[in-house]
Amino acid sequence: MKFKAIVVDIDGTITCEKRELHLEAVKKIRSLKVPVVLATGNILCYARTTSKLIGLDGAVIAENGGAITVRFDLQGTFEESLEECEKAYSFLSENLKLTKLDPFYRKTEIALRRDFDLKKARALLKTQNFDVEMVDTKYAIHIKSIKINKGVGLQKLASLMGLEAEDFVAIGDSANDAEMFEVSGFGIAVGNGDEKIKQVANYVTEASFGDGTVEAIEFLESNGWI
Ligand SMILES: O=C(O)COP(=O)(O)O
Ligand SMILES: [Mg+2]
Repeated sequence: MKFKAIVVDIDGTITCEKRELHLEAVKKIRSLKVPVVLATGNILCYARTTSKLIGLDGAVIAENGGAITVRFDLQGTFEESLEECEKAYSFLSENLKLTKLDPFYRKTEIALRRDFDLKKARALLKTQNFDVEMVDTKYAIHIKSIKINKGVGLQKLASLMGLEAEDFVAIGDSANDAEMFEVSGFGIAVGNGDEKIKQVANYVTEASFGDGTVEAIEFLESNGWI
């Protein structure tokens, strides 16, 4: 097997337990010859800044696939999906106290503080016909279109880069990385990953957080896969 690029999640994957950037993981990523794409549930400017500070070229998937850019000097593209998320949010807010995260910057989905009953929210959503779902990343709970995810984002971005999604190895830690694992050529979950991502992973590292990403890249290198 030989892969042409890597797509890596940010929170829980290239961070430490308290969410600071994991410097050894950054060093490892910086040493790679293949292109590295960052994929996050977070907002576009956060993803682009992280890419810049790591020393990458700005190819990012943000808002769980709702926003992508291929290079720093090119405009981002945004999906038209916020309206349906807002309708679902208003409906849920009748019964639950919800707090939005970064609403000013978030263009395609809604992220919420993880301080409400997700089971209840999902049960309430089921009674309606909104085209949305809720995903828990362990950092936030997102209300997002069922048509958008990091996997769809990767397919779009890969084609802008002249690649296929299968050319990528994906590294991640939680449920919002699952579709990206499914469309990529090989998925690696870091040790702190949740049940869902470990289930769909081809390989799970022993180490957690950024140390897990260093281990993942060393595993790929030792096999000659990148
Ligand atoms: O924004 C979140 O909820 C988590 O972000 P991540 O996809 O980088 O882990
Ligand atoms: Mg994550």
